[in-house]
Amino acid sequence: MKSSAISVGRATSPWLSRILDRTGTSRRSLTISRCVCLSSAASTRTKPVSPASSSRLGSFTKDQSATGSRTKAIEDLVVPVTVSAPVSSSDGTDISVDFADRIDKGDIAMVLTEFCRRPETRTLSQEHGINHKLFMDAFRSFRTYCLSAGAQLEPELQVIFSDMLKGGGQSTDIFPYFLQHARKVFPHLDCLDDLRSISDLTRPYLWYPEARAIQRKIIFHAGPTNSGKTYKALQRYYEAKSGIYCGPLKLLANEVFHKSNFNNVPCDLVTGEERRYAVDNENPSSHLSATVEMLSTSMRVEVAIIDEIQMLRDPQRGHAWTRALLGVAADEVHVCGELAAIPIVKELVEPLGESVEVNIYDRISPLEVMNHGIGTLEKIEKGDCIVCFSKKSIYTVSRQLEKLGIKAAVIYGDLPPGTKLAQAAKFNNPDDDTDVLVATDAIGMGINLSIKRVIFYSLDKVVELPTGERTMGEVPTHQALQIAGRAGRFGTEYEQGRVTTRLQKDIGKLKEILERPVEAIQTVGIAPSFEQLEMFAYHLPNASLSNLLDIFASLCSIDSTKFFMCTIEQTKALADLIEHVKLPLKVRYTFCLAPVTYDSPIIAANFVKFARKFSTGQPLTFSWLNDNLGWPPKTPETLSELIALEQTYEVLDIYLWLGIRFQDMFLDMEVVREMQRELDRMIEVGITNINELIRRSEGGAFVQTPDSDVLKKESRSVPKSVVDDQAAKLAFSKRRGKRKSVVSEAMASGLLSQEQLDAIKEELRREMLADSSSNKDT
Ligand SMILES: Nc1ncnc2c1ncn2[C@@H]1O[C@H](COP(=O)(O)OP(=O)(O)OP(=O)(O)O)[C@@H](O)[C@H]1O
Ligand SMILES: [Mg+2]
Repeated sequence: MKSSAISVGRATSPWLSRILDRTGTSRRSLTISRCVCLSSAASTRTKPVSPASSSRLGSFTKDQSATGSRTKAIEDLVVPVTVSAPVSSSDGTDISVDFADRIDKGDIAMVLTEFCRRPETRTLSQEHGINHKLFMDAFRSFRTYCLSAGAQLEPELQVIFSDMLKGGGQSTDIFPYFLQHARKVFPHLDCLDDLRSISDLTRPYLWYPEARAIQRKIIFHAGPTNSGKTYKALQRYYEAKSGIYCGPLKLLANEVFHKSNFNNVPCDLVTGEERRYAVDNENPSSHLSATVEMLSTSMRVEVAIIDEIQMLRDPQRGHAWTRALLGVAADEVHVCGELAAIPIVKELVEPLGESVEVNIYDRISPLEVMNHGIGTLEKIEKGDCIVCFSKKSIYTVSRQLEKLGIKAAVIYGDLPPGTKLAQAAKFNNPDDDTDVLVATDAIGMGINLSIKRVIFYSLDKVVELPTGERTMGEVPTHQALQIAGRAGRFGTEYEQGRVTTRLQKDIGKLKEILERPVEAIQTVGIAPSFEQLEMFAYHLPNASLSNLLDIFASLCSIDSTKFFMCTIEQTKALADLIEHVKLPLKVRYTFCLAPVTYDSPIIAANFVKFARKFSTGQPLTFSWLNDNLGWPPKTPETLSELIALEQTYEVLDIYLWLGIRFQDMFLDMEVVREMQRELDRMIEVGITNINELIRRSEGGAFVQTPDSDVLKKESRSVPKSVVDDQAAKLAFSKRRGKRKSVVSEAMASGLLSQEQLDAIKEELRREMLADSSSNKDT
């Protein structure tokens, strides 16, 4: 192996030293050979976990405080239930009428004001979990109830009021009735202990009985990108009698599916939207390639691979890797990923009595960080990949290259897989005149690319915080390494990679970022199961799903030395969108887990329509979709039309995703797949002619999109949304605070045209009219 000016991710880098120090592994053992096996049994240093270290989510976990995540206290989350006064019985036998007739409402109000003022009342309330805020809400409700109940007020309470007005009794006599009422207004008061016990996430190991019945062997393949980690794990997968591959992206799951079948190891495929079989569904294969969220922890296999294990740290999707690591029922679990994940993986499996064998790999081919930025696009060479962090930059670069007579392939996260692969194939083909690639960080994982040099167009990107806020920041080191590592991939035309920046002024910063130690992962994601939420809903029947999620996050206890609660922003946003659609909880929750880009008005509007249609009990058919989507589409001639096609593709993805889960309701899966293929072809034509489309759109605003889209489709980490629908508007206005109207933002940025907006308004108006008339009918 040739040496490089600066090695990225080499086993001797300072950040590796820190990790090794943490795991107690000697560096010497690493320099002896490329692949060293370390047993965790002797070397793992784990943090003691005492009961005191389990904390309520109300306080920050380490990772969350770093990213600004907040969790509200339960009293800020619970919504008071309206308790109506009893309706008067009409048979005239009410024995309390006499009392009621004699008590004046003004007198009752006076007694209640005294009750409210007494310090004993507040002390008693505190003792029963009713703090100041809850007390005021409950008291207001109790007062209204007492004053409006009249003759229907409980006779005992009437007697107490009457006695007090005569100078007898004590105001604390009212307390039991107030407490009873407060518990109706705030049902959680009655079951707080139950709720706390349901939301105890401190021992996730216990959730996977199948895995616990096996003494698993964990093998960690660790190293930088392009070091052969996945390759090595796949060798064991092919040899095994049965296996499961869990990957971060559909494209990677597809690649393993094809490779495995190519290697004569029959393998099936399961992703959120697709199931494919080596034979057929009556004859499942013993090997399965899946996206990590689709892992069934009851599936027993000999070998499991959990790829890109460092995704444990992901604020949105991390819980899927945690679940896979703790729950996969395999004799051998091969985890592949960054060295930064070694200590936490050891700590997570240590309580299970499972040890970790660590195999550390070096990059197969060298990667050099250059000393100069390229300065101008005129210095672009064949095999270059310019990495941008926004679609807007992609368009700019693509146009500039065109002016220089350079033909470029284009890849970004919103493109369908067929278009991505077709663009990659053009770029990879030495005989094609497409010499350069312009891409977002969507290329960070999953696509085989023959890149000689990665050029960072800029080093700043929009980072989304778990709170949903967006901020500009430097690309984090681990992401920069992942992107840079795409240059010089083993087995491609260019086995020696180089990495640089567009601007000379950025090169020093790039070196600094790449050399910066990658912090060992401290905490990993965790999330509630549906069963836990269902039990919450049983206790809090009046709470909306979004509210249940908030209360869960507020009450749950986790071991914050190892875990953080994954962000629930996306699920909550979708729950708000469909809050007023009548659906059973399980259906509602499943809908809200769908990968929906809810900041696109078109996509959000279609999502709401899917839910509405579902709630009528009528299946969602091709002809219904056809009416909604205006099928057939036409080849895009402008950027807006291209974007509209990408959005339609995503709407169909949502259909397929839901269709896999509700087979009786989404009847035209195969037709929809064909629709997607058609769209994929048209989008590909659009991308091939992207400069023409940009030229036609010039004068109009470029499209602004979230800048980091490597995992956008799968991650559900996309921000806010709106449709011009009452429920959606309300939900959205709650979430956006002071930001400008999303409709005007979407229109200003070109995501939504006036015609599309008018069409959405009209369609939803018609649907709401139809809904209200059908409600009247029933
Ligand atoms: N021993 C080997 N023999 C042949 N090809 C190999 C070998 N090791 C790796 N490769 C090939 O090199 C390329 C990079 O390997 P692989 O994908 O396993 O790297 P990785 O460390 O998992 O990278 P990443 O972090 O990007 O996932 C792949 O195309 C793989 O097939
Ligand atoms: Mg890999």
